[in-house]
Amino acid sequence: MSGGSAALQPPADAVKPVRHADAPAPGELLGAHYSQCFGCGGEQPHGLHLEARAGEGVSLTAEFTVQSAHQGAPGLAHGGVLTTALDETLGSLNWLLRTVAVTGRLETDFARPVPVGTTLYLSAEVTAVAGRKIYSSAVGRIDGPDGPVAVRADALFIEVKVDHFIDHGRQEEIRAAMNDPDQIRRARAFEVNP
Ligand SMILES: CCCCC/C=C\C/C=C\C/C=C\C/C=C\CCCC(=O)SCCNC(=O)CCNC(=O)[C@H](O)C(C)(C)COP(=O)(O)OP(=O)(O)OC[C@H]1O[C@@H](n2cnc3c(N)ncnc32)[C@H](O)[C@@H]1OP(=O)(O)O
Repeated sequence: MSGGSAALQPPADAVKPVRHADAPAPGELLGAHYSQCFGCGGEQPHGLHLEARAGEGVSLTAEFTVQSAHQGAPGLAHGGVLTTALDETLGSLNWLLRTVAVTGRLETDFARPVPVGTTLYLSAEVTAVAGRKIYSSAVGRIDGPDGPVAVRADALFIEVKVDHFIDHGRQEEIRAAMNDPDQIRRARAFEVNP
């Protein structure tokens, strides 16, 4: 991986991540955590529609195909969109820990341009946990899961309570989420299975 800045180096008391007993089995699709999510939701026409699949341990793979709505330069993926794909992939790892967490810091290296129509094959793992801090890394390849590296990222996620979303999200969407039995079930799964 790229190494990252000092803020992304786990402290001496960090421990190895522990896969939650109820984490989806290796090979299983994780599914969208929220239908309106720009990264993974099915109800965002120009979203990434990223699909993540559980791996062994606290790792996963994901795929995202660059659409014309994702361009920066003509015919090329926008760097911010590629970072979004990495953020979503890294964020999905927290499901394997059954921890609700948000991105605190995300550092991205762009190694190769990614043309529209390209499928980005991502793989990610949690490398360490220190209290509320979750350290993770991801890499995105083109031309197949073993192809050349186009992007890579190191990140620090911070564990939060579900209240983080309820307190800070716009009320309109929070009310809708509260009325959605699926969303509530997902939120509660975290609260009763810490
Ligand atoms: C019914 C409603 C349903 C609600 C939904 C239910 C479930 C949702 C489930 C899953 C959805 C979750 C995520 C979505 C998944 C994927 C999408 C990708 C993820 C994202 O896209 S997510 C959006 C972008 N993200 C943010 O919107 C965060 C904004 N931000 C904050 O909300 C605060 O900033 C916060 C909470 C991060 C920290 O605030 P805080 O007050 O809780 O904690 P504090 O500041 O004390 O930090 C504690 C320790 O982390 C260190 N630390 C903190 N930040 C750092 C940094 N940047 N660099 C280096 N170290 C950092 C400190 O240095 C300290 O370290 P130490 O303990 O050693 O002192």
